[in-house]
Amino acid sequence: MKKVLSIAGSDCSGGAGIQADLKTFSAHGVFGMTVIASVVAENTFRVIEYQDIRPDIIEKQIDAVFEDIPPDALKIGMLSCKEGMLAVAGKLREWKPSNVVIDPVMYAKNGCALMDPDSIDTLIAEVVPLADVITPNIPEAEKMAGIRIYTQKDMRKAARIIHDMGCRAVLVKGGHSEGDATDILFDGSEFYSFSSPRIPTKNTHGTGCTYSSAIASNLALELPIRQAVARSKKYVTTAIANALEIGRGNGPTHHFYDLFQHGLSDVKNWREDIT
Ligand SMILES: Nc1ncnc2c1ncn2[C@@H]1O[C@H](COP(=O)(O)OP(=O)(O)O)[C@@H](O)[C@H]1O
Ligand SMILES: Cc1ncc(COP(=O)(O)O)c(N)n1
Repeated sequence: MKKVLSIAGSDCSGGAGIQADLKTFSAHGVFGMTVIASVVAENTFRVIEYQDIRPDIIEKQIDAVFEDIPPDALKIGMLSCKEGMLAVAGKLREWKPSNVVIDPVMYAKNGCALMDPDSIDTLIAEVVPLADVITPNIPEAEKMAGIRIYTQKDMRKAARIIHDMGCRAVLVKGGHSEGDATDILFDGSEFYSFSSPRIPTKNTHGTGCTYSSAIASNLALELPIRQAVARSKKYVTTAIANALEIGRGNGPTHHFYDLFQHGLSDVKNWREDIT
């Protein structure tokens, strides 16, 4: 069985963070592991407070996983502060994992901050270069690239700027735009776009976590980046289309344990569909 690690924050309300990641891993039939970097007291409509885990405990969790069960892919989510970023970056340089997906989480869906704005330079210098794929949403891509994004042309421009920071590929997600939900992937030479009709729902808590975990799962399942993103886009769209009316705010995505019903069962076909 393929093994996938999430290094991220814990969402006690179960819709985002580590909890969404584990549900996504299970749905993809991979073995999920977690390094908790922060404990967030949050729900579907607010973030009350969070406590970051001590950097040396983050490092020891990473050692515990890697010395025993080296993952086939890993996903990094919420890292709220410089110290946590430096701990993770240092350990990844030491363990040299492959298939690293980074979701540079800055805000929760309700607008509450989950990253100290002063740590963006550390994110760019230390964390971004470790990514095989980095998956900023539009506000995150704007902050990282230092430009405003209004159009798909702007998304491509931001992807280029972020790619120059040293990662292998950039996926700028279009969830925060209008019209179709179109994401742009840039691998350093080509742009690819992944689109679905916008689903009229407020229940989008955990979409970014779900998407990046699906991409990590599909990379672990040996899909090339483009196919991994295509299959993950289908998964996240289905998860949003069936999102749950749970809680008072933005309800969570729904995870699918019967991928066959959603045309995702045969990973081999996706692997061979390299056009
Ligand atoms: N209402 C929606 N309908 C369909 N797809 C959506 C919708 N909202 C977000 N998405 C998709 O969900 C994925 C996560 O994107 P986004 O919401 O931008 O990320 P984040 O959770 O990091 O803010 C992307 O593929 C995006 O296009
Ligand atoms: C612990 C944690 N991590 C990440 C997010 C963002 O979630 P998303 O952007 O997927 O809605 C969150 N709300 N909580």
